[in-house]
Amino acid sequence: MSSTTYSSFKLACIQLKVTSDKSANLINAKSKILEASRNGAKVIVLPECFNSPYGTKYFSEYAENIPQGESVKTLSEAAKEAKAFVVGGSIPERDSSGKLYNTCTVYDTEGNLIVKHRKVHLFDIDIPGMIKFQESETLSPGSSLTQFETDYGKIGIGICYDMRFPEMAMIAARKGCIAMIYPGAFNLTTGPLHWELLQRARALDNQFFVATCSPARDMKSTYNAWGHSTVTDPNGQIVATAEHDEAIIYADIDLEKIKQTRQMIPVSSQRRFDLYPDISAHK
Ligand SMILES: NC(=O)CC(=O)C(=O)O
Repeated sequence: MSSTTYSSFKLACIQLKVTSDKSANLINAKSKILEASRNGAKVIVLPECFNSPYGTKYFSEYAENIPQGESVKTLSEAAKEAKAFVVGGSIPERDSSGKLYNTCTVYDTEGNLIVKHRKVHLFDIDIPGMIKFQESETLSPGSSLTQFETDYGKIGIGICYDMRFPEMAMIAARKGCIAMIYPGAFNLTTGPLHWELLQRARALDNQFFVATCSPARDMKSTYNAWGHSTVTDPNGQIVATAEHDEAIIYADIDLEKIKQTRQMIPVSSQRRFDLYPDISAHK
């Protein structure tokens, strides 16, 4: 970790086109990470389920052991070559007892796997006539919250449905995070309803940056991702966003903006923990 103090850095979200060919997904992910790095990105984010189609019937076939699997190897090489922090979206993970998880792995600039986050809140919803999805049919939930250190500040991780639970972001902010990153794959029902609203809410509530990274939309796949990878600033304003095709979006993460927003509207020092609990004290 560098001892230099930075006032800003460039973050990239890669809205990757995900296919059923795992090797092709890995090659594409690595090539896009290197492209983002050539364009100056220092923290590079991949989407949820970037090495596999998103669906309960695929998770077992595509699952890998972490850190032995080929996805970790590829992302570690990519982070080292790019000299950037890589937030490796997520992959289906199989642990030594055979349980499956939806897991994000994170790498430092030397390619070391520094942390992994297993999706804590599983995506189990049923909107009649629109979408039914039950991750819990095959996946187990993670059991811890995740933050990691970078040269620029601490960053919290959640995966997709985790974004609907404000407590996670609130805890990350109160533990000193400058941003929350959510690899995610909303769909054509919940995407237009909630995707942007949730990330702007998480950013505004906590006066920090929020980045989301979705797979590109593929109307031939069994799950149609919403796309619209987005970066939101501490004022709840969108500073970068994509449509639904494959794309890389870039945002300058200006750390002064966090300080300024919190100075102007100092909600974090105005809380009334005499009236409600401080949930960040919980873990
Ligand atoms: N895919 C998810 O985990 C979440 C999602 O699509 C939603 O909350 O809507």
